Amino acid sequence: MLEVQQLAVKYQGSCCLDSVSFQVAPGQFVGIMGPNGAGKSTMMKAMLGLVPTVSGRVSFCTCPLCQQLERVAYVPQRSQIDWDFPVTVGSVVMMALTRSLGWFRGPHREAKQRVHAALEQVGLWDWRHRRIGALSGGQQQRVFLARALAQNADIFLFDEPFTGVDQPTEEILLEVFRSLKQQGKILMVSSHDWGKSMSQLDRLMLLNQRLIADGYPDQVMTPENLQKTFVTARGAGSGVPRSAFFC
Ligand SMILES: Nc1ncnc2c1ncn2[C@@H]1O[C@H](COP(=O)(O)OP(=O)(O)OP(=O)(O)O)[C@@H](O)[C@H]1O
Repeated sequence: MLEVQQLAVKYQGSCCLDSVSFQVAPGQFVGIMGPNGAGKSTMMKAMLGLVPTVSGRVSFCTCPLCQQLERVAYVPQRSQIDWDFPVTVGSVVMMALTRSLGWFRGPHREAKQRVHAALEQVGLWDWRHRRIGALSGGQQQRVFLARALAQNADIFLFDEPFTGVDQPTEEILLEVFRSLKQQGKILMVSSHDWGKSMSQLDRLMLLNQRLIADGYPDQVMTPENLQKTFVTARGAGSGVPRSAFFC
């Protein structure tokens, strides 16, 4: 079980995440939805200790998550990745395994097999020698999906993976998410709008600084909750998402 208790973050004294608490069981596919600036990325980063927190405890199987980060595969937003870095598709995926391999040993056979399987799963094995900067946005997203798969983690955190990807890539992503769920992995995926993919979710969290609602998507997507999430006093990200029409 993944447990988050009273997680809070402030940036330069102003509240970004306000006492967020939840639990996620193995095999759950959880969607996180909220407008731009709602704190979705910050919540993921805070869970991993990548940003300072004001308060909060994050544990997995009763131990602090920050002490077992090798059990987490985190794919940040595309905008946070340096696509000009001169590295190949295969190396990006292999690098996910350096924690278990160590920096100075060459990749062993099992690692190579995991990289191969992950790249095959996302349809990019034939692209393994390409530089990541030479790929389309959807292909780049699939590289990082493969990297997460190769890690063989227990918890998968994807930040806005559907942004800027075409329909076939969206389907590959959803197919992989279904497979991870079937393997009993914990899967948390953020999106400012789930559209019709919302039907795939076991659970939906509506976030805007605080956790506004958390439960089955059709129970959470009420006009009142959407109003609280997407139409705020500070005007951040106003506008109800397309997902509202698929529930
Ligand atoms: N390092 C930082 N320093 C200061 N403020 C920050 C920092 N990172 C994020 N913020 C602010 O915190 C708020 C939440 O940002 P965050 O990126 O977590 O939101 P988000 O829901 O992921 O948004 P988006 O959908 O646009 O990616 C925003 O107002 C943002 O400007």
